[in-house]
This record gives sequence, structure tokens and C-alpha cells, in this order.
Amino acid sequence: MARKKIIAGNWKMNKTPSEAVALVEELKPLVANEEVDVVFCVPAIDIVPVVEAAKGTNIQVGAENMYFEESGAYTGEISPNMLVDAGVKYVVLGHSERREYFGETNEDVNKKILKAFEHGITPIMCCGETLEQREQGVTMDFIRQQVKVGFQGVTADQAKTAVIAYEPIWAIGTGKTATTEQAEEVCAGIRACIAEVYDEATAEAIRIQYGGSVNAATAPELFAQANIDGGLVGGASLKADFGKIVNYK
Ligand SMILES: O=C(CO)COP(=O)(O)O
Repeated sequence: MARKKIIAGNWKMNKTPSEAVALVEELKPLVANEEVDVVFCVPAIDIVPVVEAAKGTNIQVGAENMYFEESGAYTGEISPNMLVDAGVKYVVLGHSERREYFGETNEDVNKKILKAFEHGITPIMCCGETLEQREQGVTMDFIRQQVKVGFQGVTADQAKTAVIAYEPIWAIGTGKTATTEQAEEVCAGIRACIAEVYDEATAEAIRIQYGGSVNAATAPELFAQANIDGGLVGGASLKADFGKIVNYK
């Protein structure tokens, strides 16, 4: 069975609540496409107004992070229950910016993935190498480790519903998209890793996105690759361009 594409915007730390609502209003008609899953991953404070603004559309709402405890004395954190209650369906976990600036480890990401599944939220787990790692030829070793640790304790049935975003760090926000060949090669490698850890059926079902300077010009070729099931889009998700990316065909 063909995998349904999933095209998600990651707004990062952009848009106040009122700006967020205005952006949803602007993008609503442009991102209409029932053939793909369209997700807006937005800052925590924007979740409630964005869910409201997106009602009755094909837009699903995601969070950009989540804590792995249920509740309690964790000042500043957001629990899975809070996200579910607000109408969140997806959560981006282990983005390279969170790993780099907020010290998130593969083990933290693993705890968050397990929690997300427990609460019926679909994790979008990010992985990807630095330029230095690519030049040293250790890209796949590094990513396999991120995936294996990230998915520890995740069942095959859960993994089938998960999303992995391959985001080479050197391509994020740089305007330097990975070549189609580079992106496809690593996404195929991630799928092979899932087949090894689980089985072929799980590898066939899991969705793997590419992220890193995706724009309306690069999306069609990237999304046509056998192992690329859509994209995680930063900068271009904040503009009308996102409509073109969603309707890439
Ligand atoms: O980090 C990204 C999405 O999570 C990619 O960001 P850009 O599309 O701005 O390069």
C-alpha cells in the first residue's frame, strides 16, 4: 500500500498568537489537499488559537516539543495531556535545534517518543548529521544510533504509525537543500534500519520526511523519491509558498 505523504511546517520560534491566526487564515485555502496529511507544528502558546482557526479545514496541528512526565513540578514544560486536550495530533521530537541548544539527548528523545505514543500523539522524530560527520563518512552510523536509541521500547505497531524526519543539520536554514540523491540515500538507509530493528512490514509503513531548506522549487523532485514521504519545512512554511509545497504535484 502506498504511504500517504505528510507535509509538515515547523514554525520554530516564530509568530505571536495573533500573527499565528492570521497566517492560518492566509494559508487555509492554499494548503487544501486531501491527498496528503498537512500539519502545522507551532509554538506552544499558538496551539490553542491555531487549533481553533484550523477547525473545519484539512490542517492538523502539531507541537514542537513535549515533556516526558505526566504533570508536576517541571516549571516551563508542557505535558502530553495538555497537548491532547488542546487538540494536538503530532509532536516534533529531537529537532537538531533542541539537541544543540537545549541539550536533548537520544535518551530524552526516546522517553518523549514513548510518552507521545502512550497518549496517542504521533511523534515526528528528527535525525540528521552535521557537515563534519558527512565529510568524515559517518552519516549513517550517526543516524542509525539516533533512530535505534530513539525507538527503544517502541512496538512495531507503534513504529508503523511514526514519522521520522531526516534533517541534515548543514541544510537547515542555510538555503542549501540536500541533493535529491543525498536525501533519498539517507531516507532509504533509515528505512533499512527500521527493517533491521523491526521487520519489512514496519519499514514499509513508517513515513520518512526530508527537511532542510525545502521550498516550492525543490519539493516536487524530493517528494517523488521512493523513500521520501513528504517534508518537514521550516522557513517556507511561514509563507504562501507552503501552499505550493503541499500541492507539489
Ligand atoms: O529545521 C527544519 C524543519 O524542522 C528546516 O528548516 P528550513 O526549512 O528553514 O531549512
